[in-house]
Amino acid sequence: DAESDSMLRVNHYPPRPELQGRLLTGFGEHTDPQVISVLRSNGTSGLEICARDGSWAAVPPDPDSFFVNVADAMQVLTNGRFRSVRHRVVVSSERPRVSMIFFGGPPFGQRLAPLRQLLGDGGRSRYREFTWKEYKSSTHKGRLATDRLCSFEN
Ligand SMILES: O=C(O)CCC(=O)C(=O)O
Ligand SMILES: [Fe+2]
Repeated sequence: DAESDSMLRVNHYPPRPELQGRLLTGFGEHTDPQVISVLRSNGTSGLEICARDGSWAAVPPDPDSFFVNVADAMQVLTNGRFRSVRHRVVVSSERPRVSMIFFGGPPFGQRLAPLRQLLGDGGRSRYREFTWKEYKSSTHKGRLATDRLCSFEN
């Protein structure tokens, strides 16, 4: 759809041999704002996802697979049933990492709210209705790591 705010991003993390086991963040922790992210990378590790207990789990690198990530707007549409995954990238001391991510986003004027079918009987909507434009501008205000969805909760 020509109106959609989807995009493709290519990231390159050159190796840093001087690290010697120290942790260097290449992409700070965040959740992706859009609906869904589809990532493809080379065979270098680095991507980590945050588990419910706050620990970081490495995503095994696999150049033949796509890594599909639930993003913020999907969390809203499913009324929190699918959770937007917090993730980050740490830099390797030995090998370059290259990743390519497609972010599927709605048109700017699109109104977003939990889908009625997913509220269940008498279920309440966790999020108020807002436009994608409104949400996108909130991502430009706070820090990368901010949990932006809380300000859209009912
Ligand atoms: O480079 C990666 O593996 C992930 C980068 C990322 O999370 C992003 O571009 O939103
Ligand atoms: Fe991301």
